[in-house]
Amino acid sequence: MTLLVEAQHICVQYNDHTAVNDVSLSINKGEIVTLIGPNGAGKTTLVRAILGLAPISSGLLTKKPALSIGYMPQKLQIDSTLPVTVNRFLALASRHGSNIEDALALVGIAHLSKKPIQAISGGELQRVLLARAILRQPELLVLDEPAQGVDITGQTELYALIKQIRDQLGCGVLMISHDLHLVMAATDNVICLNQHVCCSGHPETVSNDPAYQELFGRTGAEQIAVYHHHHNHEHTIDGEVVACKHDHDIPSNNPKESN
Ligand SMILES: Nc1ncnc2c1ncn2[C@@H]1O[C@H](COP(=O)(O)OP(=O)(O)OP(=O)(O)O)[C@@H](O)[C@H]1O
Repeated sequence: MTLLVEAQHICVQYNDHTAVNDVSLSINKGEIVTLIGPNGAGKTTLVRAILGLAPISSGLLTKKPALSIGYMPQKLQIDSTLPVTVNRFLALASRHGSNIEDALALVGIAHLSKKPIQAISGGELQRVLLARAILRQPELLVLDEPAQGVDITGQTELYALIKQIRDQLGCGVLMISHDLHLVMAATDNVICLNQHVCCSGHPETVSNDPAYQELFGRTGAEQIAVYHHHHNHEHTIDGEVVACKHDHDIPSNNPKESN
């Protein structure tokens, strides 16, 4: 097991506000670690501290020497007046030798390479940003709410894709999500954060933890209970319905859905 990142009792202080309080975690090669927590819980701050972008006021952060990191930020402003294709957008972030075509194929949008970036959907943009984060084949992939602005079906597919990327690249993944019930099939370890670590562990364990239920209510846990259901069709990333090649379970957050 290769340790990529280890945080020991780290704190981040903004003036008189403690955004991250005494947090310890580790991320190993090939492991997906998900941070969940309410708005303002310090998730982005913790990720930024791990990336070296937010000041650590106390505690110890250790990283594997020369660790390569691919980062997908929460927000990215793209100038709507600047005509740039998906390919060109990725070329701006690419180093000599990185293969844009491979990255686009891996995230399932090879067909969009010549499309203007302003003309793609929200779900497609998230995949472009994911392609950008994996261009340099990082050892650690850091994703800040990768599924934001994507509908429920698209989110499920995106999390499955992240798992597939982990398998293919063998990288570690640290990601932020608001939806444990959607992300739980695609994560090894969940850390429930509210400035400090409220609870952590395997997703099923966290969903039953009183600290998690206090933060998110029982609804989340009840939705997890109906996480597996029969679904007789799939969707493309454009939302189009296609028949399943093989019947299988697709997660849903709608307890009433039964098809
Ligand atoms: N640069 C900064 N300067 C001062 N305070 C900050 C700064 N960045 C974040 N904060 C504060 O730290 C707290 C944690 O913010 P953070 O963005 O880490 O939370 P979050 O869990 O990622 O929230 P969300 O789910 O809304 O994205 C908030 O109260 C925020 O206002």
